[in-house]
Amino acid sequence: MIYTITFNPSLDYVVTLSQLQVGAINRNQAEEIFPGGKGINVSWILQNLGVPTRILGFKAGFTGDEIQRLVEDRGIPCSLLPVESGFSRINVKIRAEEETALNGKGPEVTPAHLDRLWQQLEALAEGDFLVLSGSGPSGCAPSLYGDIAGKMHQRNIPCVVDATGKLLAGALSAHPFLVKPNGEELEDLLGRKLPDDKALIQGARELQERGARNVLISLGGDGALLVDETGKVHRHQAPKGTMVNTVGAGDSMVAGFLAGYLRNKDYGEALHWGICAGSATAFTMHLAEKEAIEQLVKGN
Ligand SMILES: Nc1ncnc2c1ncn2[C@@H]1O[C@H](COP(=O)(O)OP(=O)(O)O)[C@@H](O)[C@H]1O
Ligand SMILES: O=P(O)(O)OC[C@H]1O[C@](O)(COP(=O)(O)O)[C@@H](O)[C@@H]1O
Repeated sequence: MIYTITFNPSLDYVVTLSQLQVGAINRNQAEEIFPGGKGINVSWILQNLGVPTRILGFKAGFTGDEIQRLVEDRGIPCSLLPVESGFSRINVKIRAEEETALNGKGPEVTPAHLDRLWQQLEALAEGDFLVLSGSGPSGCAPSLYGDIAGKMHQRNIPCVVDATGKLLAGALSAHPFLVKPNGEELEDLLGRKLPDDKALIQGARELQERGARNVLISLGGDGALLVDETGKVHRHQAPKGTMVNTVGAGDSMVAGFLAGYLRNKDYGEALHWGICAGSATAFTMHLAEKEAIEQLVKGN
């Protein structure tokens, strides 16, 4: 079973307009609402691919209830814990000439709430994976992901960490099975520009020196680069297609990577599935369906 934790789920309000004018009233051409948050997106794709998954995390208010309803309608097992005050975020994703996002802060999660999550994590067993992705709850300790990944490492449960800044930095020493920064996030973490593959590979190796096992760097339309735990470098280009909406492409890549890895425990195959899942999502309005991912995997 692949468990995902979404500390800060969202309703993604995706609006389309030909041009965004800041400081003016803009009229949308189309609008849709999807459940979001990185872990939820990962579980959504895993469910599409037939890989057993369960959503963990926190929800609050009417938006939290709606997030839960939408994922349960989709048949995804969901154990979001209720937070009594505030409401889960509504993240606005604007598709105009460029993509713009307004991501909310989300409700505060107290130590008592976290205790309940720790209790849930007792249920995980060897053979399971845990995915920690997205922003932490308002005011969370930078060690949050590292604390969880560390405990899981002791229990032999591989963790995936898809986060930024201190949350990611604090998790590296817990030996996560996989970290997936995009190129820009890796540059932010290392505090320098990484202009080409050579520099990206060097950056990935530095994360491995700090403890990460596999480092997957996603590069948008330019594909992705993986330095696996044996030190081998895999570099794949993304398939060509018409980009529709990249929200959730990185999450789809994480899900595809895990689904591909579980087939034969082969990192090249995992990367291929990851890229195809990411691109299939980039070529669709919401998250990709199984058939679209499989078409790209077969090279169509
Ligand atoms: N414009 C695009 N064309 C084709 N594939 C894309 C495009 N944008 C993203 N992808 C796919 O999704 C993956 C993850 O995208 P990326 O934008 O790097 O992640 P994130 O959303 O985490 O920033 C890429 O490695 C690629 O496979
Ligand atoms: O927790 P964060 O970092 O604010 O990100 C949340 C957002 O990320 C998403 O999971 C999509 O992520 P990406 O666009 O980065 O792939 C949205 O569903 C959600 O609105």
